[in-house]
Formats: sequence, C-alpha cells, structure tokens
Amino acid sequence: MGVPAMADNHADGSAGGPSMAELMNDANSTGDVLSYGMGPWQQRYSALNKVNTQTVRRLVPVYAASLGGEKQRGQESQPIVYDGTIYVTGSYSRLFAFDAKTGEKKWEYNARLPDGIMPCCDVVNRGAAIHGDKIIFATLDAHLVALNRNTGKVIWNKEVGDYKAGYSATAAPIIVKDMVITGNSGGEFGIVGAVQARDVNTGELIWNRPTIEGHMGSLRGQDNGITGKTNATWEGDLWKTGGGATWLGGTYDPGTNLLYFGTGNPAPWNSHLRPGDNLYTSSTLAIDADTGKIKWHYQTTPHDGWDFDGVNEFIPFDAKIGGKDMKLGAKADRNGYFYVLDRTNGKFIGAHKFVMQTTWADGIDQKTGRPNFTKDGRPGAPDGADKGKVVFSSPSFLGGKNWMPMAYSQDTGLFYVPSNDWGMDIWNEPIAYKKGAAYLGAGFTIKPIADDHIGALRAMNPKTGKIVWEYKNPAPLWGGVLSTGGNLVFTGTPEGYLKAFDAKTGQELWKFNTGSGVVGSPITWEDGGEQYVAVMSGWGGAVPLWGGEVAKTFKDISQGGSLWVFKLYNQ
Ligand SMILES: O=C(O)c1cc(C(=O)O)c2c(n1)C(=O)C(=O)c1cc(C(=O)O)[nH]c1-2
Repeated sequence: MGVPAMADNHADGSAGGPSMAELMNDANSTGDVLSYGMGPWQQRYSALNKVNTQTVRRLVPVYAASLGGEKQRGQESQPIVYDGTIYVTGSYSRLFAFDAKTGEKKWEYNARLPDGIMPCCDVVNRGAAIHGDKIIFATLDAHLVALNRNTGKVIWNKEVGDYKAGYSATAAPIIVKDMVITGNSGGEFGIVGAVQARDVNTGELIWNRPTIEGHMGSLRGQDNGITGKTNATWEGDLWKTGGGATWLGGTYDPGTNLLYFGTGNPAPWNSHLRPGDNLYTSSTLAIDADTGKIKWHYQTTPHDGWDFDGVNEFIPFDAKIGGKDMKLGAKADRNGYFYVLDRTNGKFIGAHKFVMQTTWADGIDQKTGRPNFTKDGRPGAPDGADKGKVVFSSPSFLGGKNWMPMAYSQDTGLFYVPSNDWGMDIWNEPIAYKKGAAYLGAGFTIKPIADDHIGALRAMNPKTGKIVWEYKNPAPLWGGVLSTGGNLVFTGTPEGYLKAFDAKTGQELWKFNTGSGVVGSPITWEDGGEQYVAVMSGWGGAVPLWGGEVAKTFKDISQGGSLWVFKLYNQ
C-alpha cells in the first residue's frame, strides 16, 4: 500500500495526486484514466493503438478482481487509473482500490446506507472522480463522499439531497476548476433536479442550480437568480415537485467554460396534469462553471409524456460543416433522435433518428428543432379513477438509448451509440404528490419490436445523421463504449461479453465472456509499454427491474461483480 500523502507539496493544492491541469489533459494522456469519460469532453477515445484490428485476437485477461460480498448487482462503473492503482465503484455505494497490475485489493470503502433509500433503477453507481489526494463518489442516500485515495479514509461527507424525500445519487462526479460537480437522482419521486458545485477540498457548496423554472439558485450562500421564469411553462404549483433530475452528471468544455448537464423527465409522468413545455425538463442545459447560471438550454422532448429523460451525455466535438469549423456537441437522446447542436449557443444544427421506430414523433422540425408530435402518440388522460387510453409507444421509456455512454472516434469522426429497439404499452393513471412516494401516474409494459435483436451498437456520422454500420445484439445493450486509435470500438453485452469491433466496418473481431452481464464502461491505458483494457462485469441496472417482457426473456443472466483487466499475450 502507498504512503498516505499527508503534506501538500504541490503548489496547486493537488496534494500529491492529479492536478487540475492533468485532469483537463486526460484525453491526451495515455498512461492513466483520470475522469469519467476519459477527458472533460468525455469522448471515450484513446489514441493507443498497440491493441488494434490486427492484434486484438491476442487480447487475454490479466486478472479478474471480485468485489466480493453478497451485493452482486448492476456494476455500471467506469474505472479510474492513477499511479498504479485502479479505482472502481460498486453496487450499494462501495469504492475499491486495486493494484492495477495484479488486481490485489488495497482497500475497500462501504458506505453505511440508511434503510429507506429510494433509488428508482437499481443500486448502481457509475464511477468516481479523482483530484489530488482524494477519490470522490456519490452514494445512494444522496451524499457525496471524498476519501483519501491511498487509505480509503473519509476526508469529507456531504448531503446533496434528502433521501427521505426520494433523492438519491448514482452519477460519477466531474472535477472542474477545483470544484466537484454533481447532479441528483429522484425524478420518479417528484424531487427537483439540480446541479451543484462544491469545493473539492472541503465539500462546501459553491453554487447550486435547480433545473426547474421557478426555483432559486445560489452562489456562495447568496441568491443567484431564479431558474427560467416562474409559471411560464408550468401551471399552478406543479413546478415545486417537477422532477428534471440530473442523474447522469455532465460534461465540460474548457473552451467555453460551459458545463453540459442533461435533465430528466418531468414529474409526474402523466403529462395531462401539467400542460406546457415544463422547462427545463428533458433538456440539455449549458451552465457557466463559475456562476452556475444557465447560458442556454435546448429541450429535446417538450411536455414529455413517455419518461424520455434528456439526461444522456452531451459530447463536445469539433467538425467542419459546410466548409466552416464548428464547435459542436452531440447527444443520442432517449427519445430516439441523435441531436447535434452548436455548443457555444445551443443552436440546433440537426437531428436524426437512430432507432428502428419513433411512434411519438414523426421527425424533428429541422428549422425549430422541435419534435413533430404524432396525433395518437401520447397516452390518454385518466377518466376519473380509471386509467386513460393505452397507447403502444416506441422507443420504450427505457429509451432508444439510456445512460450507457457513447464514444466518439477522432480517427473516423463517428459516434458509436449503444442503442435499443423496443416499445411499450403505456397508460396514465390518477396521482397526487406525497413526499417520498413514487410520483408517476402511469403504468407500462416493455415489449420487443424486432425478432432478432433489441440492442444495436450504431456508428453514426454526426454530419449527415447516417448510420454507417450497426451490430445487433439479442439483449438490450446497457454498457458504455470505448473507441481507440487501434481502429477499435469496445462495448459489453448482458450476455456477458466484452466485444471489440472494427471502428470503420463494424466487423466483430474479438469477444471474451466475463461470467456476468457487462453494464460497465470500458477504458484503456498503457503501462510499461503494454496497453491494458478494463471493464466491470455484473448484470443489473434498470432492465431486470423494469424491462417487462424483455426482462423475463433475460432473467437467467447471472449476477456478478468483478473488474476484468486485459492485455496482449506476447508469446
Ligand atoms: O429520474 C431519475 O432520477 C432517474 C434516475 C436513475 C438513476 O439514478 O439511476 C435512472 C432513471 N431516472 C431512469 O429513468 C432510468 O431509466 C434509469 C436507468 C438506470 C440504470 O442505471 O440502469 N438508472 C436510471
């Protein structure tokens, strides 16, 4: 075990660990993985090319490190690698430090969770953030905990929301300008979504930005303006419990100093109870990192009635469009459309369908960027105490794509989108808000819509919206994607495989079965001249809980909880 870094010998306060400059350079440094998404833009691209289309068939496991215990549930974590240690979060709010070369456990932290936590969609966590001597993660009782990265001892522990009111937290935090920035979960309980920035050294709140119009933001203990304009797009008091959870965290663009956070569904799901666009739910928000003020917003699903959370990652990328260099961002939304926006001002550039079917909208108006809603796509209003008209809707509420992050390759200029083709019967029911109780007012059953697949990894050209290739998978895809300079794309499957594809053609080149479903996000780094690939294995997340007929089909997938690390066999 390393010696705890007690003294702060770094002028920048990073206390013997990664500094802000190193964190901002994460996308270019191949010897470590310091942030969720592998860099502030979270493109999940590594230039490493020792493992490539020629050599990948020699990729073999170095070790598998078990998280142990009985808590074998969805392992959605992306590992962090720094200074010979690999850090992973596990289900039930656990954080582990392993020797990156051998898989030997250095320490383990188990958050003591109260009874009565209310995560909607499994006891998951998607990863930690590292800064200086600290490794920081969010816990299911809506706390943020900073541990000493060498010892696992708690440095600070702060509440980000009241778990008794339905708040929880599952996202990986991000570090920007010595602040740790996080979202919150609880959209199914009528909480109010927010983005919070805290001092990374103390955990003290610097600013708070609620996502629902009418709520007051704060900056260093002072009021800092209301979000939007009260009652402009919400009627009565509904905005007070309006949802819009920021449950997937966000990305950051150092060039514009903007944080891009997606917001979840409006609460309740029954849209007839809340006429209006319901800003800023199901949207992308661009937030000034210094002040917490919203600079622009773009709503993908106005007046959502299908649980089309807009939380999916908004990934900055640069491209030439019509001969002009553009600063863009892309998002594959849960509603089935792939959006490209100007990331400096939120201007709509284009949106294209990336799934088989969208019943709720017939395309996106290419001028206004608003969906062309279909006439019969919305589930009906309840009739007194009776449920309203049932409609078949596609995508299902679990989305054309859910939280599992896509990757962008700087070599091919393509986005690799882990998507799902499925639909649902959905209907509305009467509902009233009650603190700490589910606030849906809807019922649903998810169903397959194709004979041969649900999951589809799709390579999208962001300039044309064209799907260049697709790989179809029987079970829903629920893991993150990694792209590399070896012309490879990696992703996992619920059937247990980590797979590698040719980034240009989609040809499957390699697979390895990890013994449980892969719903984590793979990473790669190099050490001692060798390239490593790592991924978490452990089936879970929303599908087995909410997947209806689809969950029944895949009920035999074994639970698990292991970190797998691979490198090339050299003999
Ligand atoms: O509105 C929310 O607060 C919220 C939170 C979460 C979460 O924190 O995991 C999910 C969802 N919604 C959700 O709608 C959803 O489909 C979902 C899937 C998963 C998962 O980890 O598999 N989490 C969540």
